[in-house]
Amino acid sequence: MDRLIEAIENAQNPSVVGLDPTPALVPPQVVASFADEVRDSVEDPAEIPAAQLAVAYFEFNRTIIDAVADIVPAVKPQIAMYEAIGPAGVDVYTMTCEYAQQQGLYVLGDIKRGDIGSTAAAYAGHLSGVANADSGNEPFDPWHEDAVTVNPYLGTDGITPFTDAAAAADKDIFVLVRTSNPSSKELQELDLADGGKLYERVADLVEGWGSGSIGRHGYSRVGAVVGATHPEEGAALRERMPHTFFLVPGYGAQGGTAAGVAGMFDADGSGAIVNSSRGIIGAWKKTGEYRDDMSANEALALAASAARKAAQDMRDDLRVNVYR
Ligand SMILES: O=c1ccn([C@@H]2O[C@H](COP(=O)(O)O)[C@@H](O)[C@H]2O)c(=O)[nH]1
Repeated sequence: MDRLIEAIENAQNPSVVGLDPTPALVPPQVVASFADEVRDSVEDPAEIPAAQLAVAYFEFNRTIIDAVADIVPAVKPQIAMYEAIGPAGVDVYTMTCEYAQQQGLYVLGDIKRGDIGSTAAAYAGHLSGVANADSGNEPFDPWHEDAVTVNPYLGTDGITPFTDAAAAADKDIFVLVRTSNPSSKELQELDLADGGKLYERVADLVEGWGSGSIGRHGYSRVGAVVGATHPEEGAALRERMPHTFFLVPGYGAQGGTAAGVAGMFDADGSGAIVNSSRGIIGAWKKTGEYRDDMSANEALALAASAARKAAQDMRDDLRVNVYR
C-alpha cells in the first residue's frame, strides 16, 4: 500500500477515477468513427458491434486518462464493463490498465473475485502474472494491475492465494467489507450469535489478513472496500481497522459526500482513497455543451475537459473536508 499512499501524497489528492465505460457514457460519434477501421479488421461481421465499442472504449479511456493523470494518483477500471462486450472488451481492459500504468498511475482492478482456494489461486494470476516457459518461466503480467478487489465470502482459504500473490509481486488487494449498495444490509448487517454484525466480523478478518504486511506508512497490503454511503459505520470501521487502507466507492453518483467520508480517514488525512466513476467519465453529459453534430474529436475534447473539471472539483471537495 506504500506506493498508493505515496502517490496520494504526491498528488495531494485521495481520489481515484473509475474507468467504467458503457455505451451510454461514450459519445456516439466516437463509436461511429471506428466503423470503417473495424469493418476492415474483423473477419466475422457478427463481431463488428463489440469490436467497434471496444476500440471506442479504449480511445475514450485514453482521453480520460490523459485529462486526469496529473491530478489523480490512481484509476479503477471496472472489469465488468469490459467483460460485458466479450473478449475484445477484456483486451481493452488490459490495454487500459497498461496505458494508465505507463502514465504513472496506480491501477486498481475492480475484479471482485473469490472462490475456493485452488480456483482463487488461478484468479490470483491477476497479481502474480502468467508463467511463461519461453522466457525462462519469468512471469508475464498481461493484466497491468497494482491491486485488485476480492470477495471474502468464501473465507480465509479463498483469500490466501491473493495475499500470497500480492506479497510476492509487491501489490495490494481490497476486500469487500461494507459495500455501498442498498441491498448490502441484507447480509452485511446480520447480527451474529456472539454479538456484532457480519461486516464487523469481516472487518476483523481483513485486519488480521493484513497483519503480516504492514508497510512504512502503517497500512497493510490488505485493504477494505467501505462504501461512502455508510458514513457512521465507515468512521467506526476506521477505528476498528487501524492498519487497513480503505477504498471508498459511492461518492457522487450514489449519493456519498466528502463530509460523509471524512471519518474514514485517519488523523493525518491518510487511510482512504475515494472513487468516482460515472461522476467523472460521464461529466460531459452534464455540461450542456454537447451537440449531436459534434465531430468525434470535438466530443472527446469535451469529455476530457469535463472529466478534468470534475476530478479537480472532487479533489478540492475532499481537500476541504478531509484535511481539516
Ligand atoms: O461497494 C462497492 C464496491 C464497488 N463499487 C464499484 O465502484 C464503482 C462506482 O461507480 P460510480 O459510478 O461512482 O457509482 C463501480 O465500478 C462499482 O462497481 C461500488 O460502487 N460499491
